[in-house]
Amino acid sequence: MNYVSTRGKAPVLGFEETMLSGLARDGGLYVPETVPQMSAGDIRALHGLPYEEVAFRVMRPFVADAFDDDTFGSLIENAYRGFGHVARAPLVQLAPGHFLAELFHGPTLAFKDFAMQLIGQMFEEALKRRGDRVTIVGATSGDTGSAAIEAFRGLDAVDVFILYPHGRVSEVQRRQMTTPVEENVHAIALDGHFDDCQARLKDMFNHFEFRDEVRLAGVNSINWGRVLAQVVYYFSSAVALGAPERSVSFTVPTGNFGDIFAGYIAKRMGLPIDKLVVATNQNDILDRCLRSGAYETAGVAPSISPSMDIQVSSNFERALFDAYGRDGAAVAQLMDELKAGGFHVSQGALEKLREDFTSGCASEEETLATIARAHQTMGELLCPHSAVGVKVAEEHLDPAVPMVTLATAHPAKFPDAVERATGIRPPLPERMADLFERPERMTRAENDLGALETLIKDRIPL
Ligand SMILES: Cc1ncc(COP(=O)(O)O)c(C=O)c1O
Ligand SMILES: N[C@@H](CCOP(=O)(O)O)C(=O)O
Repeated sequence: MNYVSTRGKAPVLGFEETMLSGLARDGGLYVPETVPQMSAGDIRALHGLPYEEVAFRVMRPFVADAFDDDTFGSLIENAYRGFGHVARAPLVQLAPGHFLAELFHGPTLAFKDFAMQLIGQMFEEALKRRGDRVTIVGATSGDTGSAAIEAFRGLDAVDVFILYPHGRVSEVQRRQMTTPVEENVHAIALDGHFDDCQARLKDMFNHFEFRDEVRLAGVNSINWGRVLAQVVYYFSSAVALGAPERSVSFTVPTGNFGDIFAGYIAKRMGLPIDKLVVATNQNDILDRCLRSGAYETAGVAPSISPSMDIQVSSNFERALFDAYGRDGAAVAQLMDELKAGGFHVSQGALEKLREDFTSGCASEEETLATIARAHQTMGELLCPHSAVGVKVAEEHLDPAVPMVTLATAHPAKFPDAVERATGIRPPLPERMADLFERPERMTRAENDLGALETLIKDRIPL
């Protein structure tokens, strides 16, 4: 399968190169040239299969040029072995017609593990085959970083540097990043917010001399492999609720637009998805854009759902690429305008976006009230991100179509907000019960590209 850049000027690549190279060399994001189709029969045949088998069937066409079937099957088995629930992404019912997909049973308690555990396996296999090593740099608002560190810690062929916004992640998230003892793990506390971390990461990719010297690789949802692995739980959830005979809607707590874009890909592959609802917190740029067409950055306001405190939503570029009829030059123009503060989506492109996406947002008060109500009336302890999703989903329920809200993190990752709403401080699972006793190790850094590049070069074998 070939992958093309959303800005139309980078080389067309196969899966392995796309995965290992991260950002396209024209600054764009890779997407598949064509989206493989699953027929109603293919989807029906997923009924009752283990998650790993569903994952194999859904992802295989995207990766077939990189991994043979036996290898890919074992990478998937290894990836999900450490999950704490046999169903991997279990569904629980919240109310008639409203379900929660619990995506937090992986090793770092957030949905990121679904993709990161698999990417870790795929990187290791590809690098072993090539006799190569890479420097992974990731930007995180809290969950991608911990998931990446967990997936790559201790690997010989990889150094992993994670830029997180100093003081803007939960204590559990921070400790998950700063307590691993492996020498190849480097947690960097940046003076700034997540958008700064992501901007410096993209700057590094666009600085070719540095990029090539350190063999830079990315594991944010910049990386197509991340989005791909997240497509699978849309299939497993929808099939469990009656697809392909029945359509299903999804509400997705959204920040960088990677998770909901995976739902869009599932729909393009043939999964009968009715609505894809973008749920934002008070940093509601995506909700405002889908309503008005204006994508205008305002300052990031720290919230109780910090992983979604994002204004420059990386994967929205992938949705715009399709909405603009795959016109890379038009996307490049919008991204230039974004650097100056924002852009307006054309009427035609906005209508295209609205064919697939709708949206809503939740204030801080509404998020807390939803956590409290879900606990009292539904018996479910929600993390604040999932609560944003549930609140917005409730505004989009349709008696004829089941709604699945993605529960993207475990409540124990955000104990302060959960305790504020319910009086209950959710405990960490046994295997990480000593997280608060482990010594921390991190480097403070200024929001400065040159300084960050020097720091990275000083720490890796060149
Ligand atoms: C817990 C949690 N929920 C939701 C999101 C938003 O997901 P996305 O960035 O893919 O839109 C994130 C961050 O990515 C997250 O960490
Ligand atoms: N919320 C994310 C932000 C980065 O998103 P990604 O999906 O592009 O890696 C986080 O937890 O870091």
